[in-house]
Amino acid sequence: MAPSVSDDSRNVTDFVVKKGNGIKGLAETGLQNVPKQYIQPLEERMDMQNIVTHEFIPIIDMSKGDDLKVGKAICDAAEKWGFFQVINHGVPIEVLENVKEATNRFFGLPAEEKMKYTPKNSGTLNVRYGTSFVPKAESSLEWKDYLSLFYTSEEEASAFWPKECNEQALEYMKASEVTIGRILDALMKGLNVTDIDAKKSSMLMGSKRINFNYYPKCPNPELTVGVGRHSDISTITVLLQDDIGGLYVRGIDGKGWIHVPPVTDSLVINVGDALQIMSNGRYKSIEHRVVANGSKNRISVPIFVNPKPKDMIGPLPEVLEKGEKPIYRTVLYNEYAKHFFNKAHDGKKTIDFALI
Ligand SMILES: O=C(O)CCC(=O)C(=O)O
Ligand SMILES: [Fe+2]
Repeated sequence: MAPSVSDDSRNVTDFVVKKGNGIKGLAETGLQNVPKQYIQPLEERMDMQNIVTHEFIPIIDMSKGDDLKVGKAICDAAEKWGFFQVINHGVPIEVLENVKEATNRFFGLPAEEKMKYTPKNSGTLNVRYGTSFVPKAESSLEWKDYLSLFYTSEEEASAFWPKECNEQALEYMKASEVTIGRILDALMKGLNVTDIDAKKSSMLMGSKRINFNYYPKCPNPELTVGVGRHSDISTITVLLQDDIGGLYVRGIDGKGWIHVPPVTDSLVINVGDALQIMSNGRYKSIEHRVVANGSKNRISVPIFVNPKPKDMIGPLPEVLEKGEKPIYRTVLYNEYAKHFFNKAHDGKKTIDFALI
């Protein structure tokens, strides 16, 4: 029988965060109302009046037309929307299905098993099972559990990543390499960068993190959030979502929110802050959020393609060569990442850290 948890702040935090049951464990107790620490202030709740239904982020068929045509569609989407979906992207559908199955397998484990993957217990900071975003820094929690895996080597992944999902995660990361390379190549060509040398390659895709997100069904979805407003700090993010929906991105000029509808066998691609900085603001790292769902559990699996932690990132020389003024300073990527992970989600504010 599911344990009962009274709506006492300490009890809830203890059960969800400390005992590792996650919000999934809490949702499965059959509670009728979200506990008070999950109630977001009014301004952070999704206002249905604010949803834009006449605009759509582009869907790009990566098999249609030559590289030039696909590349142009990618650059246009990255400039205008910062978000797009790709179909016929080359990642085998079976690999995507396996990752989704592995996600459900991992979150289906008992709390004691999942607890082995908290940073304290896992023996490495590169493996992190957790809930919400940064519970210690948040005044309201997010209705989400996650497993976050920072890739350093196959050996480390085999030794430390949970066996319920390590092979599928590695397979997905490997199978998406060509697609990621094509997208980044196109985006660089759009900035007049034709030679991606070792330094640039490291800045663009020197490290990767894969997250498994689990958003349990929620009794009061309108009061809480799955993920609060934020932009990613990646160069690009490749996101696999299931067929539930709930991801919303900021519309053009910051107006309203546009749904990213699940499209069978697609991947969602978005520009992150690191690429916005390198492109001196040409490619947009757009604010996005996930709503909670009142009737279904949802999963998503983003791969964050990042610079290496020790890379210095700033506007690329090719972007500035015609006299364009840099808007961003050059920052150590690790400092930028620390800044992001030490606070609650706060929309587009993270990038101010790099503003000149
Ligand atoms: O679950 C999603 O659709 C998006 C999750 C997200 O924005 C993130 O993990 O950064
Ligand atoms: Fe995100």
